[in-house]
Amino acid sequence: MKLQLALDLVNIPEAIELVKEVEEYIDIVEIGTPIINLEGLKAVKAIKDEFPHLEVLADMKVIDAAAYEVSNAAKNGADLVTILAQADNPTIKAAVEEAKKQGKQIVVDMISVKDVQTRAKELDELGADYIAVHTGLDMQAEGQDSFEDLRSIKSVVKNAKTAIAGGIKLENLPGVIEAQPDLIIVGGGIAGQENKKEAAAKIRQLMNEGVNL
Ligand SMILES: O=C([C@H](O)CO)[C@H](O)[C@H](O)COP(=O)(O)O
Repeated sequence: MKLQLALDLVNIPEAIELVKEVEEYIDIVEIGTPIINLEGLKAVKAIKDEFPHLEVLADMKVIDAAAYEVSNAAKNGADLVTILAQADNPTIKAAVEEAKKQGKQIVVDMISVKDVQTRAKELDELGADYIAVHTGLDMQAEGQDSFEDLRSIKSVVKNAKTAIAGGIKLENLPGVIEAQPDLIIVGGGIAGQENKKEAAAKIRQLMNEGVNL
């Protein structure tokens, strides 16, 4: 089970400082959509240059022109790129093909998908590397989460790895670990904590140990 740190509400220098604090506990650094919108793909490059031993995910949430977008992300050092589950199937296929060509991986983000089981089954057949259930920041504020969705997709996905994002922190981590996703994505649960290193260390420890707190 891998741990991905999602960096959203910071600029490049702040992102580098944050990753330095917690790098020993994480597997993947996500350059979140807000950073990419603010700084561009140079944020992905800056983190990959600084931390070549970590995987870097470009949270581009691609919806069209997938081969071009994935290829640009790869050129800038991304190991993984996100595409939205609502993208048309030819777009998903193009993303998967381009990623394969470049030796990279595609994470399909299920944010806002209503029938997660049906779409997850299709995405699995389309060759997604990861299928990620996700409650975005705005819907978290409405009290939603993706815990049930994770269980739901795990029962139909055969080839892809599964991931979960959205409001995961130490307090709700046991329930997530119990559902056994391949990847746990944590943003505010680390980046928003006063002691980021301690939060990351505790999350990692719990993941390594299993469920019982
Ligand atoms: O993808 C994300 C969101 O849509 C903003 O781009 C976040 O990275 C993801 O939700 C994880 O962050 P937290 O919910 O703060 O853990």
